[in-house]
Amino acid sequence: MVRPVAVLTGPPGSGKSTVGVALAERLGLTVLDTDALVEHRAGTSITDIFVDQGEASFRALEKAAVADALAEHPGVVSLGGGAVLDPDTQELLAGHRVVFLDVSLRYAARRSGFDQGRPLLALNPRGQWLQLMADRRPIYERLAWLRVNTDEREVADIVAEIAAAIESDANQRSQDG
Ligand SMILES: Nc1ncnc2c1ncn2[C@@H]1O[C@H](COP(=O)(O)OP(=O)(O)O)[C@@H](O)[C@H]1O
Ligand SMILES: O=C(O)C1=C[C@@H](OP(=O)(O)O)[C@@H](O)[C@H](O)C1
Ligand SMILES: [Mg+2]
Repeated sequence: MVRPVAVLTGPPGSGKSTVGVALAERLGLTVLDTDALVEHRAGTSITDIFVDQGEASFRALEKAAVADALAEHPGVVSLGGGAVLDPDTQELLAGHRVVFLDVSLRYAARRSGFDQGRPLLALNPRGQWLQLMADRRPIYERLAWLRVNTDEREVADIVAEIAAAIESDANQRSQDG
């Protein structure tokens, strides 16, 4: 069975898309970002899907993209921040190496692009980010195989921590047979 080597979760601005690319490069694998897959399949941007079809339509497209990525992609998978809200997706994630990229509002807000292209944060980005993080934190924590704090840290440093954890887990699994 094909399985991703790691699945990145966390709120917007935690660095899932960026760390996904760098981690895949480090491991000599490819990355699949489920937001990019949704956009590719819909032939339009996430913002336009939210505006023209509504959030529920986006969530349905996202759910299908995540299920396909988990079933078919052997590299790194980066999720959109809200993908974990779906109960079926939560079940599918069980047993995967789910990495929760944790971040505080201060650092998420600082990162370029925080306010752009994310329709959920279009009005009052900081207030909306705090609310969604409060709602989702228990889910991110429950699903996590590894939690990595990304505040004040370079992408390369975050990638090194995740790669080391994957290597140690893979060694442990091969010893266990
Ligand atoms: N550890 C980091 N330090 C500094 N900037 C970062 C870090 N991680 C991501 N970024 C920047 O923050 C922005 C948002 O990152 P992104 O990967 O799109 O986050 P997500 O996919 O979790 O929403 C990008 O411009 C990215 O370059
Ligand atoms: O948190 C969310 O609900 C969302 C996060 C976005 O992805 P990132 O977390 O990669 O920004 C994107 O999927 C969409 O705008 C909804
Ligand atoms: Mg992203």
